[in-house]
Parts: sequence; structure tokens; C-alpha cells
Amino acid sequence: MSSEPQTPVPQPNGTDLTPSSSLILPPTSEHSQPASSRTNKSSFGAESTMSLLVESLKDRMLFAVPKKGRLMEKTLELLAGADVKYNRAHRLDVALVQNHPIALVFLPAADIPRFVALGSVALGITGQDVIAESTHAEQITELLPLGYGKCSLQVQVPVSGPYQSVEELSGARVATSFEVLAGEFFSKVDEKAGKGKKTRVEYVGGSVEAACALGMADGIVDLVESGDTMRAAGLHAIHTLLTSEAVLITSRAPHPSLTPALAPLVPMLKSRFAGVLAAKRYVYASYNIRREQLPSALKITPGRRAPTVSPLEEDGWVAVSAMVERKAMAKTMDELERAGAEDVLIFAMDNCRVGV
Ligand SMILES: Nc1ncnc2c1ncn2[C@@H]1O[C@H](COP(=O)(O)OP(=O)(O)OP(=O)(O)O)[C@@H](O)[C@H]1O
Ligand SMILES: O=P(O)(O)OC[C@H]1O[C@H](OP(=O)(O)OP(=O)(O)O)[C@H](O)[C@@H]1O
Repeated sequence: MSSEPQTPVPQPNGTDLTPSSSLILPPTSEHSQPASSRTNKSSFGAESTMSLLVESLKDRMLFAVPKKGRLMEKTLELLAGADVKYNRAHRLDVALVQNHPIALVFLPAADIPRFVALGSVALGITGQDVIAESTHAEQITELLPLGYGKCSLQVQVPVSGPYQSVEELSGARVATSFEVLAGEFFSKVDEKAGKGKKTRVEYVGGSVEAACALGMADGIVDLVESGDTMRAAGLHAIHTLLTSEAVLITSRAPHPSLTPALAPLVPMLKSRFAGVLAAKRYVYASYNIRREQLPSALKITPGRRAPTVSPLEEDGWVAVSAMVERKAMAKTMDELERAGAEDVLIFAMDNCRVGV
């Protein structure tokens, strides 16, 4: 038996089964059995763990989330904000959600479009870039942009190299992890450039920026967010193929596991996620102002739909409350002050519900 810590495996009814007592160990004590028999019992235990897990997935909606990389941490924060509670057993890529009939499936972001498109899972979170690269984009519906994992897929070349446009790069060597998108893009560039040469697009799994310095490529196609990696490698961008962010996705075809009992989970999660995101994006502003100054103040705080205006006990004064973008908070307060607002208060929101 493994010496790793034994994490309780949550069960559909909310109780936890501890692997040592209920899943891994055979019914009788391991120490009373001969060694050969102990080995058999252990593998029996592993099989029974797996079959129990498979059994417990039957009445659950499967939801794929990134298991590593740039999208993982923010996705886990989003799940926590939406009160999706789960225990993930060590090294297990499936976790049963304790408070909803959902099972989370932890997968590499690049594999999620395929799992969603082919109906292996009902919902997923991944980047728009890997959806486009997967060639399953047409089978996928984007339910909600999630505002994180923002980046651009760009053609990059050495700053002082001989190729400074995509037309000049046509016919040369390009390294990328996005060989489908880069291949499609350079086919069109090659056709337009009319040199009768085909750009050689070669797959590299990671650290793509090193390819030019190593003499493997004349240019690359890779993701850029801050641009730090690109600049550190002495590269600059000469073209943007696409911009991307993380999105909640489902398959265009109705998913067989989404029974009438499970189907409402999709709008519920979408609405919860939108609320978590809006609470991060907006703050709640409240202020008092003379009624005659109200029109100019309302231009500053129009609210998401419309501001709330209520009369104050003092004649000629009103109280206004409205959601304001967090990033514009300080500027908005300055402008309100100039417009005659008093008692300007800003409240952060823990959570909220907004129309999506
Ligand atoms: N620098 C970045 N800033 C923001 N988002 C990014 C950045 N790099 C990648 N992403 C987004 O995160 C997704 C996952 O990228 P990441 O390289 O972290 O994946 P990974 O699963 O660890 O894959 P790999 O093992 O191939 O690196 C990308 O498809 C993209 O949507
Ligand atoms: O513009 P920046 O903010 O510097 O981000 C860009 C880098 O981020 C991604 O790689 P990541 O660090 O995820 O690792 P990888 O190279 O192994 O894919 C991407 O492939 C770039 O290398």
C-alpha cells in the first residue's frame, strides 16, 4: 500500500470515505495475509477505488478545469468564489464536488477543448487560444468570458534580425506550439507573398522563445502577456494572430449527461461565476448631491444598468448609489467631488449577481 497521506474521497451523499478503511484495503487485515496475497489485495483495492469512482460519476455533471499552468490558480479561485467545494485526493485528476452533483476533471488546458467537443465532459474552462488551435472550435460554445488568462498569440522575430515583416519571414523557419494556427496563417502569407516558397512551421513544446537564439528558427509564434519573455529573448512582435482569455465552454451538441436534474447546474455556475467576476471588477459607490447637480453626477456614475437615486430628508438633496469599475474608482471620486458630490463612499463587494 502507498505510504502517501490518505485524503478522504468525498462521496455523492456528502460523507467522506477514507481510502485506508473503505477503498484501498481489502476487507481483512493486510498484515494477516502472505506477501503475495497482499500485492493482489492492493491491486484489487486500486481497481475497486477506480470502479467506485467511476460509479460515483454516473449522476454527476463532469466539469474539466486546468490541472496546471497559467489558468489553474485563477480557475480554482473562481470555483472557491462560486462555493464549489471539493476534496482532491493526492494525484487523482477527478474530484467529487461535495455540495453539488458535479465532478471536476483536472486536465491540461490544451486538452480541454477536445474533451468538451467530443462530449467526454459537459463543461470546461480553458483559453480561447487552445480552442482555436484544437480544430474543435466549431463544436464548442463559449458561455462566459472569464477575464483572466489574457494574452495574444504573436509572430515574433529577433529585434535586429533580417526578417522584420511576416512577408519577409515567408519561406523561412518558424517555431511554435501552435502549429495549426501558425500553419494556417503562414499558408495565407506564403500565397500572398508569391515567392513560391513554403514557410516551415515546426512544433516546439515550450520555451519557444529560445528557438531563434539557438538557430532553430528565424521567427516564432507564441503567447505574449507582459512581453517580458519576448524582450528577454531579444524578440519583438510583428503581427498578432489572435487575442485570448479564459472562457467557460460547453459542447454545441446537447450533452447526454445533462439530464433534466443536472442541466440547471450550467446556468447556475455561469451566473455564480459572472457574480464573482463582477464583484472583482466593480465597487459600489454612494454619495449625496444637490438635486440640481444630479445630471452631471449621473454622467460620471451611470451604473451598470442605471444608478439608484433616492431623496434625502434634507430638502433639495438626493443620495445616489451605483456600481463603478474598480480601475476607474479614484478618477470617479475626483470627478464626483468636482461635480459637487459629498460623503462619497466606496464599498468593495464580496459577491454579487448581475445579468449575464
Ligand atoms: N503569459 C501568459 N499570460 C496569460 N495567460 C497565458 C499566458 N501564457 C499562457 N496563457 C494562457 O494559459 C493557457 C495555458 O498555458 P500554459 O503554458 O500555462 O499551459 P500548460 O498547460 O502549463 O502547458 P505547457 O505544459 O504546454 O506549458 C494558454 O493556453 C493561454 O490561454
Ligand atoms: O509575455 P509574458 O508575460 O512574458 O508571458 C509569455 C510567456 O508565457 C507563456 O509561457 P509560460 O511561462 O507559461 O511557460 P512555457 O514557455 O513553458 O509555455 C508563453 O508561452 C510565453 O513564454
